[in-house]
Amino acid sequence: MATPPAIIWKDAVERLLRYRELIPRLEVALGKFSRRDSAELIQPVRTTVPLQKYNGFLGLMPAYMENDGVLSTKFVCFYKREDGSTLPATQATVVLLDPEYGNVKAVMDGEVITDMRTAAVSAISAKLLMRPGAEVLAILGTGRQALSHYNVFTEMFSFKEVRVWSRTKEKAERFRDSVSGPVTACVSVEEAVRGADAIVTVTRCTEPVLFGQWVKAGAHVAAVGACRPNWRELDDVLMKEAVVYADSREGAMAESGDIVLSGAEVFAELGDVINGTKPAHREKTTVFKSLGMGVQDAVSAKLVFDQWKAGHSQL
Ligand SMILES: NC(=O)C1=CN([C@@H]2O[C@H](COP(=O)(O)OP(=O)(O)OC[C@H]3O[C@@H](n4cnc5c(N)ncnc54)[C@H](O)[C@@H]3O)[C@@H](O)[C@H]2O)C=CC1
Ligand SMILES: O=C(O)C1=NCCCC1
Repeated sequence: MATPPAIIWKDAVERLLRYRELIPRLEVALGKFSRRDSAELIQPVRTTVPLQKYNGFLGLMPAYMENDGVLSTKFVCFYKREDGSTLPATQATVVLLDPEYGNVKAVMDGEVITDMRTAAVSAISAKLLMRPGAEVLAILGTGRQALSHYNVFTEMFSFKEVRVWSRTKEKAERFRDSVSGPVTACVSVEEAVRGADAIVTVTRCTEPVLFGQWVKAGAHVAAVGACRPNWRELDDVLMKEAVVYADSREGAMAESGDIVLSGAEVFAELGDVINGTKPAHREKTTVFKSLGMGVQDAVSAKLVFDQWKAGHSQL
C-alpha cells in the first residue's frame, strides 16, 4: 500500500529550494520542452477555469517527464484584483504523483515555487538575451514576483544600479527599504526604465505600463504579468520593435495579450536558444514573454521533494 503523501509547507519549501540548484535544472527542462519529444516530456497548455465572481482564474498545470519519473500538477488561482486590494494575486499548490501507481507522493506549497521558478526563468532569459556588461536593472511592480526577481537578478548579475517603480512612491520606498542592496525608488515608469539595460515587468496591470518609446535600444525585457489574452503590460511599439521570445509558443499564443493583441510574432522559445536551434539576438531589443509552465513547477517540486526525503531519511 502506498505511504501517505508528504505535506511540505511553505517554510520548508523556502528552506529547501535554492537558485543555484534550480536554475540548471530549469535550463535542462526548457531545452527538453522545446524539443517536443513526447517520449520525454508532456506538458499541455494550462487549462483555465474562470472564477467570475472573484475576477480570477483557476489554472491547472500538469506535466509528465517520463525519463525523470516526474508527474505533477499545480493548481494556481490568480486574480485581477482591484486597486488597493490586500488579497493575494496568486495562490498555488503543487501535487507530485508516482507515475506508475498514480498515488500522490507529496502535496506542497506552490507559492514559493511559483515565485522562485518564475524569477529563475526570467534570469535565464537575461543570461541568454541581455547584453554583456548590463549596468542598470529596472523592476516595475513591488509585489512577490518583484522580490524574487530582485533576489535572483542581483545574485546572478552585477548591476551598478537597481530601480523600482510602483504606483505609489510609498510602495516603491517600502520595497527599497525591505531589501539589503541599494535601490532607487522611482515615481514614474519612464524614470525607472530610461537607459535601463534590463527591465522586469511584474505588475497586475491589464493595460500597457511599459512603452517602447522609453526603452533603450538593445535592452532586455522580462515580461511576467499580463497572462490573459486580453491583458497587457507592454505597448504595441515595444512588441513590434523587439525580438520576442517565450517560454512556450503555444502558451504565449493562447494566453498573452501582449502577443495576441499586438500581432507580434514569437521568434523563439528559450529552449530553442538553449538547444542552439535559434539564435540569441543580444544585440537587439528583446522581450521574453513569460507565462509560466507546468514543467517548471515539476522540476522545482522534484527538487524540493528529493531534498525533503534526504532530510527525513537522516532522522
Ligand atoms: N509568468 C509567470 O509565470 C507568472 C506570472 N505571474 C504574474 O505576475 C504578476 C505579479 O505577480 P505577484 O508579484 O505575485 O503579484 P503581487 O500582487 O504580489 O504584486 C503585483 C504588483 O503589481 C502592482 N499593480 C497592481 N495593479 C497594478 C496596475 N493596474 N498597474 C501597475 N501596477 C499594478 C501592485 O502594486 C504590486 O506591486 C501578476 O500579473 C501575476 O499574474 C505570477 C506568477 C507566475
Ligand atoms: O505559471 C504560473 O504559475 C502563473 N502564471 C500566470 C498567472 C499566475 C500563475
